[in-house]
Amino acid sequence: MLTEQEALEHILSSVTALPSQSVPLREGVRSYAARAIHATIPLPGFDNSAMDGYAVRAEDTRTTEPLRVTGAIAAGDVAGVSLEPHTAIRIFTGAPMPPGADAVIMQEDVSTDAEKKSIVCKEPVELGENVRVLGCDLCVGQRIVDKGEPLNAARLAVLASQGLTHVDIAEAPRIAVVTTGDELIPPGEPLLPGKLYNSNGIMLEAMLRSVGISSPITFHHLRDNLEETVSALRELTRQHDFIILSGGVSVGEHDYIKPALKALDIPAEFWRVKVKPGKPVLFAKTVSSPRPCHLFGLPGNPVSSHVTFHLFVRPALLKVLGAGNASRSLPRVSATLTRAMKNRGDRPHYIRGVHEDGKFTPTGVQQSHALFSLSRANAFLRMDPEQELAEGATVQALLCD
Ligand SMILES: Nc1nc2c(c(=O)[nH]1)N[C@H]1C(S)=C(S)[C@@H](COP(=O)(O)OP(=O)(O)OC[C@H]3O[C@@H](n4cnc5c(N)ncnc54)[C@H](O)[C@@H]3O)O[C@H]1N2
Ligand code: MOO
Repeated sequence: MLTEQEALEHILSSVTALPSQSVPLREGVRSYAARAIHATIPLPGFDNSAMDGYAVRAEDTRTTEPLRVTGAIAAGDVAGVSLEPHTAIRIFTGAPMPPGADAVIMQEDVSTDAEKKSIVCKEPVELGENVRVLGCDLCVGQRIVDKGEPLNAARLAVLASQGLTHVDIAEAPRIAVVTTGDELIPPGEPLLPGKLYNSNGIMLEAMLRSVGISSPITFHHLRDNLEETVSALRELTRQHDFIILSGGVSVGEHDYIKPALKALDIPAEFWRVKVKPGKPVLFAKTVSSPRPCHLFGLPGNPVSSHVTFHLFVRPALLKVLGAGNASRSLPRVSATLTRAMKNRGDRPHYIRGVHEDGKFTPTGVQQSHALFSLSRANAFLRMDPEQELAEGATVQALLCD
């Protein structure tokens, strides 16, 4: 049986970033830059005022001599007139500094005559005070984003500040979510004895969205039937880059994923990983054209599907989406454990819990069917086999959605 690390390395070596495409900036939200982008316009683009006030020479503000106001410059104006010594020019936030001025005094710090034709400075200003200097934030040629960095709101805004309308990101992968099992009923229909509602479908969709998949996802549900499973997978593998299956990967007579893959001559690259929950997780890859299809068989228990998604599917998709290494692991934070814990099993156990105020507290039932307890968690705690942790121990919590 593979370790988690071996399984992840295998998956990551099997997937490659999809080709890049140019998309409008708004479609770049939650994507990753497909190439490094450098500044062509400095920020600020010109020396300008940070305040509504008066452009002055700082040295002229150290006296109480009135300074004659010789003009006004608003944001969007061109600073036509120069500032002469012992004068002031009315200026507004964002307006270009006039030549000759080296500071701005806020209007609250001056008194004016009745006609606002002269000012007297109540407080002196320093050289450069309230002036935003050309290029002090970003210089021409400076890197704005590196290849693989996330395009967050502020980075997209910097791209817009360069006059760009489009950004290069990876093409969207074609993804199918396939749930399996005769016991499952779609929410909205009457619940029958022995049945339960399909909850993994929406959970997988939501996790895909939170990884940054914004393209349409196709959804399918398969009954526990070999022929149906074979024929569905034959079609789906031709049309998708990724198939995320839930259920049917264990050893029971009603678990048809492995037999169906065998019938289709798609070898499982691995089946079973030393991890709890999620042991029967399966990964396979077709050689079908035009692109290979990657199949993740996630164990049907809701927590097993959730944990194996985070451990294996999420990093694979992030690689395909062009995310750099730094963005692929789950964020890690130090926390104090609020109760003693022991992993009595022989597999690393991902405990679900709440990370809050620097503390980690396991949530409720820790079995792989315990969906509600999962829903109260925002983090995992990975415990090695036989590991014991005392109350108050410092642990690393892995933040998950
Ligand atoms: N004899 C053995 N039995 C099992 C083993 C084993 O090693 N030997 N492994 C167990 C482990 S661990 C897991 S995890 C499960 C995984 O089984 P499957 O992937 O085949 O999943 P199913 O049997 O189809 O379902 C398991 C469980 O989850 C519920 N389920 C399935 N799909 C959904 C869904 N879409 N929404 C909500 N709930 C779902 C299903 O009803 C079952 O209760 O196998 C163990 N057995
Ligand atoms: O791997 Mo199973 O998910 O332990 O229940």
